[in-house]
Amino acid sequence: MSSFILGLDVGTTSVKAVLLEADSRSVAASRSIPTAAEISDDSGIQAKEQDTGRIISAVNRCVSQLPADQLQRVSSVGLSGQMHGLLFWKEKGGCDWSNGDFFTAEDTSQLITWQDGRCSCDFLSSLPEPRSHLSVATGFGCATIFWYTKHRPEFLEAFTVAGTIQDYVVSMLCGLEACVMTPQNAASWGFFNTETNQWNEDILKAAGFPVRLLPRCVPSGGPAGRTCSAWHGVPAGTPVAAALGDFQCSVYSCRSAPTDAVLNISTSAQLTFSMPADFTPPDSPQPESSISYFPYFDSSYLAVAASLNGGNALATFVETLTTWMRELGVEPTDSCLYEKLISCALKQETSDLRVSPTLLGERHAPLCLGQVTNISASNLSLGHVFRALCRGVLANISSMMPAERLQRAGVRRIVGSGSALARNEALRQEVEKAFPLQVVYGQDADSAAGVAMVLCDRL
Ligand SMILES: Nc1ncnc2c1ncn2[C@@H]1O[C@H](COP(=O)(O)OP(=O)(O)O)[C@@H](O)[C@H]1O
Ligand SMILES: O=C(CO)[C@@H](O)[C@H](O)[C@H](O)[C@H](O)COP(=O)(O)O
Repeated sequence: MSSFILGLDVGTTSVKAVLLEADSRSVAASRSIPTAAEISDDSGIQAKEQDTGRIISAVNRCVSQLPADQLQRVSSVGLSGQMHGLLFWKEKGGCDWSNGDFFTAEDTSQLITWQDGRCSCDFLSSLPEPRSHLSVATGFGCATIFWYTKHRPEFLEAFTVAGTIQDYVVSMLCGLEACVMTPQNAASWGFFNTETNQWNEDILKAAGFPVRLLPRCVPSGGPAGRTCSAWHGVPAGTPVAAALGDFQCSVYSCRSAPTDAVLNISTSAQLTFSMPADFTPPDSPQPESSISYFPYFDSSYLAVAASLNGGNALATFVETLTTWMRELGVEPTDSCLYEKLISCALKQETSDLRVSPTLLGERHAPLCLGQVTNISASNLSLGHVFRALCRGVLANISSMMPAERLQRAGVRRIVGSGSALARNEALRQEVEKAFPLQVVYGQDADSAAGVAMVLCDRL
C-alpha cells in the first residue's frame, strides 16, 4: 500500500492541506479553509495581527477533512506558510494536546503578520544596518521584535520562543522546546546572512535585541523532528520537516523548466525566476530595488518582485462594498460578490479608468499609496471598476518586474499560481495582457502541494 505526504500551507487568508501519494507524486486529496483570523486594529499603530487560536483551529479542521484512511498512511509532514511575520510562545508550552488527537493554541501571542505597519520609516532607519543583502521592512520579524524591545519590553518578557506561524505549528507537532527555522523563513525576518546561514547576532546584540528569541537555523528541506502524538490519524512518530516559505513552495510546485517564471497571486503577489547556480547576492541591502533575492534550495536564489498588494487589493474592495451594502440594508456574501464582480469585469473587456491599488505601499516605496485616476462619468460601472482594479494589480507587479527583465534573464513563459488567480478569470486575462510571454496555470493549493513535493524529492 502506498504512503502519503501531508503538505500544509498556512496562508494569510486560508489554510490548505494536500495529501500527495508518494509513489506517483500526485495529489490524492486537498482541502482549503479560510482562517477568518484577522484582528481589527484599534491600537492606532497600524498593527496587522491575526488570532493564533483561530488559525490553529482552521489547520485542525482542514486536516481533519482529509480522507481518514490516507491520513493513517502519512509517512511525513511538511509545512509552508506566510513569511516575514512572527508569534511568541513559551518553551514547554504554546499548546494543549489534552483534548484528543489534535492540539489547540495556548499561551501564545497573536501572529503579527507581514502586513504589519507599526515600524515607520523613521523607526526602521534607527535600526543598525544588517550584514545581509536583504534590507529590513515593516512586518519583518526582527523589525517587529526591535519595535517591542523599544515600545513594550514587558510584553517580550512573557515569552521565551519566537517563530513564524508555520515554525510554530512544526514546534507544537514535534513537541520541540526551541524553534527551528530554515533560511527561507529566516531571510524573511531580516538580519540574516544567506551566504553564511547565520543571524547577524553581534549586530543585533549590540543594538539591544533579545537574541535569546532567535530560532536555530536548519537547512531548507531538512527534518525538524517527529510528531509527538497522533494527529487526526497521522501516527505519532511521523517525521516532520522544518517549515519552508510559501513563495518558494509555490515555485517548487509548478515550475517545470529553469526558463519558467512563476507568478503567484494569493493575498499578496510574487513574480519570480531562478538565478543561475553561480549567483551570489550583493554585499549590502538595496532598499530602493523592487527586486530582491531570496534563498531557494542548495545555495540557489530566486529573484522576486514581492508585492504587498495582490489578492488583498481585490478583497479590500469586496469588503468595502459589503460594508456599503450593509449600510444600505443588504447582506451580501463574499462569494456572491466575487462571482458578480468577476462576471461584470468579464463583460467589460477594457477600461480607461486607472487604479493603482498599492493600499499597503510597497517595501521599496512604502509611502506610495493607492490612487484612482482618469475618472469620468462613463467609467464608473462595477465592470469598469473591477476590471481596472485587476489590471492595476498586474500593472503594479509588472512595474516591479518588467517583462524585459524576465526576457533578459531567459524566461520563456510564466506559470500562474495561487487561488486569487485560479478563481478569477478577469485577473488571468490581465496577466496575459500584461506580459508578452506564454502564460500557463498551475494547480490549486500550490504551496501545500509544493512542500509535499519537496519532502517527496528530498527528505
Ligand atoms: N470567492 C472568491 N472568488 C474569487 N477570488 C477570491 C474569492 N475569495 C477570495 N478570493 C481571492 O483570494 C485571495 C486569497 O487567496 P488565498 O489563496 O486564500 O490566500 P493565502 O494563500 O494568502 O491564504 C483573496 O485575497 C481574494 O483576492
Ligand atoms: O513577501 C514575500 C517574500 O518577500 C512573500 O513572497 C511571502 O510569500 C509572504 O509569505 C506573503 O506575503 C504571504 O503569502 P500569502 O499569504 O499572500 O500567500
